[in-house]
Amino acid sequence: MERTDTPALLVLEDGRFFRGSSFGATGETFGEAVFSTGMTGYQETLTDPSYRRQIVVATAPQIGNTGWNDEDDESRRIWVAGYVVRDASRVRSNWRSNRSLDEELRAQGVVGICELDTRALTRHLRERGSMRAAISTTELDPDVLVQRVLEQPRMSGANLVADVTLTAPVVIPAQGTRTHKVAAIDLGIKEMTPELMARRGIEVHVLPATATLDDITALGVDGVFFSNGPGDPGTADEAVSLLTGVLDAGLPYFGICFGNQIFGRALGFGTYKLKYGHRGINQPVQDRRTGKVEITAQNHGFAVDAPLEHDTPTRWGAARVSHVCLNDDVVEGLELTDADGTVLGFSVQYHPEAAAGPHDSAYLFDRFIEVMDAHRTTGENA
Ligand SMILES: NC(=O)CC[C@H](N)C(=O)O
Repeated sequence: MERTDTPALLVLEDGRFFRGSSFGATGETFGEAVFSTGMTGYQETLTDPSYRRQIVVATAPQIGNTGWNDEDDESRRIWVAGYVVRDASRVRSNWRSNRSLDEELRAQGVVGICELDTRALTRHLRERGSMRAAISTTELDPDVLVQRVLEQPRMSGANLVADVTLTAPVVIPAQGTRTHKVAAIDLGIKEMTPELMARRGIEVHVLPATATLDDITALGVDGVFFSNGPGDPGTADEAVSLLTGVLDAGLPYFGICFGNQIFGRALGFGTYKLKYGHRGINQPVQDRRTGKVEITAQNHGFAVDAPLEHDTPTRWGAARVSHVCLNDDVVEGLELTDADGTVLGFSVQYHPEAAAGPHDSAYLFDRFIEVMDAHRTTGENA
């Protein structure tokens, strides 16, 4: 990998700044500075649409070792607003690597910075919270750049779904015999999610966020899925009302991350912004039904505000917190059951599709199938 000697500057909205070297594209970029603790999986991280308008700081000290390949993208492009690494690996070494990370960042116009103290930067964000930031190779005066940062919109109040969602439906065929059909609402979906459903015999109809309840019911689906996605869940009113209609229609529901926050809102809970969020691939989560702990991949800056102590009545049945993060008791999953205890819908704040990340939570895709099957049986008996 060629490293330029072009200087670059990173400035945070509170005035703290770091000087380093240009990495990837040159230019100037703005976003919310957040840190991710994943030691692997930078290609999946950079192509995760949930990172729209965020400048991601890698806490792993060296990034780029495995280059960039043509298989691991989680969507059609890189979405991060900027990338911050301590040491950009000079060498790429992997049998699947097609080009270097630096080349890919430049080809996609993504501005980065390296050769700065990412440990100090991460500690600052951990103590003060995620905040607006800029990286520039053209404006190297921190006082000037911080003024531009202060003019940028905050992540709180940001509605970014329209930036990332598909414009037309896409069908992912079931692998092997088709056993189920699901509508997956694309709020910023990662490709591994429909892939893991398809492997289990589900035909997945990925629909734009503008899809209506009629679009969904016309497909004759067995269940509905809402994906991960960028921005503040407090702004996702359209998705909340669509999901309310889905639950009214009695369709089984499964949601991931943004899909958990939207489920929470449809159930009547609020959402709030975490100080610095959960981003990484080794976050411990407890399934409260079984007591089992999963090591999970996570990427969220907001969370659902729901009581851990008791169930909450809703018009469909009882809602409860099914999973919690063992680091800080943040809500990591929700479940809705009817009077007979049948699951009507469930969701998790973390990433069972695990791209990148551990595979502990893949069982949740099987649970979705069980919930759809139970619903079919009930439907037949009714
Ligand atoms: N990965 C996601 O779906 C993130 C959801 C939401 N944008 C958050 O930051 O919490």
